[in-house]
Formats: sequence, C-alpha cells, structure tokens
Amino acid sequence: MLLKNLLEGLDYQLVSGDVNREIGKICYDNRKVSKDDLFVCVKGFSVDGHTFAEKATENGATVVVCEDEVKVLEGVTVIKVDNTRRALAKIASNYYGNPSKKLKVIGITGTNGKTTSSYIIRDVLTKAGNKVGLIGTIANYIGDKKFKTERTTPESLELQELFKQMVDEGANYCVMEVSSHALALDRVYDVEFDYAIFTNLTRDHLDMHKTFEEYYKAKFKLFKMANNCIINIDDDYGKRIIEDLEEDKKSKNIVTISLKQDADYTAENILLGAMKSEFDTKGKKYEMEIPGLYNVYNSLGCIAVCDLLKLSYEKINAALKEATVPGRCQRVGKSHNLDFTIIVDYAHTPDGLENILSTVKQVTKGRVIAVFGCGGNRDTVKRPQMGEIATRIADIAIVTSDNPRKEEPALIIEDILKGIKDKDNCITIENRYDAIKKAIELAKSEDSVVIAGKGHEDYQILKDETIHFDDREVVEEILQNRNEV
Ligand SMILES: CC(=O)N[C@H]1[C@@H](OP(=O)(O)OP(=O)(O)OC[C@H]2O[C@@H](n3ccc(=O)[nH]c3=O)[C@H](O)[C@@H]2O)O[C@H](CO)[C@@H](O)[C@@H]1O[C@H](C)C(=O)N[C@@H](C)C(=O)N[C@H](CCC(=O)O)C(=O)O
Ligand SMILES: Nc1ncnc2c1ncn2[C@@H]1O[C@H](COP(=O)(O)OP(=O)(O)OP(=O)(O)O)[C@@H](O)[C@H]1O
Ligand SMILES: N[C@H](CCC[C@H](N)C(=O)O)C(=O)O
Ligand SMILES: [Mg+2]
Repeated sequence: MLLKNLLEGLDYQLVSGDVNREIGKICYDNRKVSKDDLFVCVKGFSVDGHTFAEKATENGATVVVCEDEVKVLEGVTVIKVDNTRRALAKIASNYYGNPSKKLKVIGITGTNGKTTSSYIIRDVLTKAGNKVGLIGTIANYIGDKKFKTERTTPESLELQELFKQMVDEGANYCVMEVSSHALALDRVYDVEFDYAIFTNLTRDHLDMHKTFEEYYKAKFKLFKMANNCIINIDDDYGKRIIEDLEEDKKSKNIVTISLKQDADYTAENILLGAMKSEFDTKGKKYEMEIPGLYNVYNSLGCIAVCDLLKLSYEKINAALKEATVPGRCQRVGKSHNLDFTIIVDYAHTPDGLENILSTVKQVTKGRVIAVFGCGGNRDTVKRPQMGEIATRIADIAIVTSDNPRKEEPALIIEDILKGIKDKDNCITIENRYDAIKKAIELAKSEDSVVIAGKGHEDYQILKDETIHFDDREVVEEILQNRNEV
C-alpha cells in the first residue's frame, strides 16, 4: 500500500524521505520487521521503541514513525507525530480499510462485568441471525470460530486486523470488551463505537493508572467516542460520566440503567435463585441462568443495547435464558452427585469477590468455603481488601496463589493476610492445587465451595514458567481420585 494513503487523516511532519513509496506491513516491534515495512517507535513502560529504529531499518524497514529524533539508515522516510500509539492506531485502521466503520461496534467497559455482558449480547445477536465478532478476555471469536488471545483488548494493529477479518468473513456486529489499559494506551483510538456500556468502576489496575481519577478518565474516553452510551447510574462514576458528557448531550443518545433510582431501564419483581434469576423490566419478564444481583445489572445493559438495536423481546429473553459464561459462576463437579456445591468464578477484584461470595452465601444452607489469591505484578492495594472480604463473608477462607508472575507467592499471601484481623476462619495453602483439595475435603452437606480468581484460565503464570492449570479440571481430578480411593 502507498505510504501517502496510510497517513490519511494523520497530523505529521515529514522529516526525511518520500511519502510516495509502497509499504509492506506495519510493525511496532523491530524483531518482526522485514523488507519495506513501516516501523512505529512506541515509548513503552519497560523500553523506548525509538532505540530500535536503526535496527528496524537494518532489518528492512523503509519508513519510521516516531515522536523523537531517531537514528536510521540512509534513504529511510521518517515521519514525526505527537503520539506514536495514536499514529499506530490510525495507520493500522487505514491499512485495513477502516474496518470498524463497516461493523456495528458495541464496546463494554467497567471494572467488572465486561466479559459477562459481551457474551450475553453476542448470544442475543447470534440468535437473531447475525454473524457476530467477539473480542475479550477469554478468546476472540468470529461467528463460532475461536481465536486465542493474550489480552482483553488487543493492541491497535492486531485489533484492526481482527476487525478486517470480521468484515471479510461477513460479520455485521462486533461486541468487544474495552479495557482501561486499551483506552489509556490508545489501542482503540479511531475505532467507531456505535454503542458503549459502562458497568461499574471499583478498585483494580491502580498499578497502571496510579490514581482513581486517571482510571476514570481512561474509562470516560470510550463514552466520548460512542454514539449511544448505556450507563449504570447506581455507580457514582456512571453519574459522573453523564455530567462530563454535558457538552456532547445533543449529539449522543444516553440511556441510564439502575436498580435503585429512576432510570430508563430499571428492574422490578427481582427473584434471585441459586443458579438463576428473574426480573421484569419495561413490563416484560426476563429469566436468566446466571445468578446474582450483579448479573441483573449486566443483563439490563444488554437489554438496553438490544432494544436500541430493535431486537424482539422474545429473542432477547430466549438468549438470556440460556446465556452462560465460561468460568463465571460456573458449577463444576455436577456429575459426581455431591451433596455440596462447587463454583469456579473469575472474581479477582474486591467488588467481584464481595459479589460472588455474598450471592453464594444467600443461597447456601451450609457454609461457604472460599479459595482465592491475588495476581502478582498487578494492583497490590486490592490484596488486603480481598482478604478482609473473604474472611468476612465466607465461613472458611483458604488463601492461596493466583498467577504469582514475577512475585514471590508467599509475599503476595502476606499482603492478603494484612487485611484479615481475625484469622480463625482463615487457612493459608500456597499451592493452588492443594488449596482446592483442602476446600473439597472440608466441604460437608449443603456447603458451597467458591474457587475464585482464575475462572476460564487454563494456565498458571509462575516466576519462570507458565504451566497448564485449570481450576475446573483440578476439581474434576480431585473428585475422580476421591471416588477411586
Ligand atoms: C501495561 C501494558 O499494557 N503494557 C503493554 C505495552 O507495553 P509497553 O508499552 O510497556 O512496551 P515495552 O515492552 O516497553 O516496549 C516498547 C516498544 O518497544 C518495542 N520493542 C521492544 C523490545 C524490542 O526488542 N524491540 C521492540 O521493538 C515494543 O514492541 C513496544 O512497541 O505495549 C505492549 C505492546 O503492545 C503490550 O504487550 C504490553 O502489554 C503487557 C504485556 C500487559 O501485560 N498488559 C496487560 C496489563 C493488559 O493490557 N491488560 C489489559 C486489561 C486486563 C483486564 O482488566 O481485563 C488488557 O486489555 O488485557
Ligand atoms: N456487574 C458486575 N458487578 C460486579 N461484579 C461483577 C459484575 N459482573 C461480574 N462480576 C464479578 O466479576 C467477575 C469477573 O466478571 P467478568 O469476567 O464479566 O468481568 P470483566 O470486566 O470482563 O473482567 P476483566 O477485567 O478481568 O476482563 C465475575 O466472575 C463476578 O465475580
Ligand atoms: N485481566 C486481569 C485479569 C486478572 C486475573 C487474575 N487471575 C490475575 O492473574 O491477576 C488482569 O490481567 O489484571
Ligand atoms: Mg473480561
């Protein structure tokens, strides 16, 4: 593709060379560069991409996009911009033919509930006969074709490529989780969002955003970009989004949801069962297999979007009734006819843990046994908070490892224990397999075991290696071995 065309809509300064040259592909990692590629220098958290510019040109790059002065081989075109992450997003969008404009894109942001909401909306749209793309934590999908992912929201280059693939394969919708990292790091810059949902904003990721204000500002970007904004106003930050959208009110459609106050979408006659819920909204009854009041919030956001898309009540309710999300309040070990319940859930934030444990507590006649840990190289302030929550709500809390990453597992556990005043109902077992085993050994009739934090994950990230580890498989193996004894 001609460089000039790739730069369309971008403010830039031509430092050297010519814009009338053909480009191979776009790269932001010099190790992936080959002949005639365009290399974008990104200032990262660990290294500055500008230091790889010369190497990139040695590897064959003929164009370098940068913010600062760079050393390059002779004859290379150098393009200077204010922000290379944004430039990368814009160039990638141009390269793939601005594919997000050819799709109806529904973005979901918030600390918790993004994956759950995206699955529900995907299921409704699919049931209504659409081919749907899904981008999120568990995997990316085009229709029922699954693609592995390492990120909740991919880097802009990979994101635009995925949109293009969706368009090529005939998808008309894309439902995507938009992480705060993606918003802060401009991975979704230049994406045209038709709809955006705000679920909530609670403690997480302050290792990256530093302050709640910065975390909020990252989330807010999505609503500046979207045409239709669906906002949970029971969260104070939801109210703030609406206030901060004041100047855009005329050009945007703002839809509110609430379970506590007047709003466009509220719910009445809420019935919360062990593994299902029911509620009425706008005079219609909805049922769902996923329990918990927090999932009523998730469902309301989804119903609001689906209504705006003019999908029928019958289709929405039929899909909601059957919607399940892997690793979110997922019952495991059912085939073993246990007299207690085992649930695997992805709660890895204080709010998520509070929600899943109190939801399970409400429907458990016996005791609640919680197994949980906290991820390494992530927000540390949430650790003692989660310790406090688990020991307050659960009858027995087993503190273990999540994904320790580069941190020492014992020190992460120590941080969690700092939040626990009364340690009577708390056990520490560093090895996650052993912790799950202990929980199952302790469980008696009518108890519930909640294994939180890793949900759908089928790996555990340790210091020097990533091993296969799936809480759901571990439970099966433990139950199987128990049967054989
Ligand atoms: C904090 C964060 O998001 N960091 C992302 C960021 O890294 P970075 O900017 O620090 O990159 P860097 O390693 O310093 O390198 C700078 C530049 O030099 C380039 N480079 C580097 C080395 C080299 O030899 N040659 C070279 O060209 C790199 O490709 C990069 O362009 O840009 C990188 C390239 O796109 C990402 O891989 C990286 O994600 C890291 C791995 C990550 O773990 N991110 C997580 C925290 C994340 O994004 N999570 C969110 C939210 C999860 C949720 O709540 O659901 C997500 O959306 O998944
Ligand atoms: N609306 C909600 N409010 C609070 N907690 C929720 C909500 N929805 C889900 N949860 C809890 O948070 C956990 C994670 O949910 P989900 O995967 O849908 O969130 P997410 O926003 O996609 O998270 P991530 O940032 O890791 O991608 C669930 O397992 C559940 O315990
Ligand atoms: N998307 C979140 C998920 C955390 C899941 C938990 N299992 C952990 O590893 O901390 C993150 O990357 O922070
Ligand atoms: Mg998610």
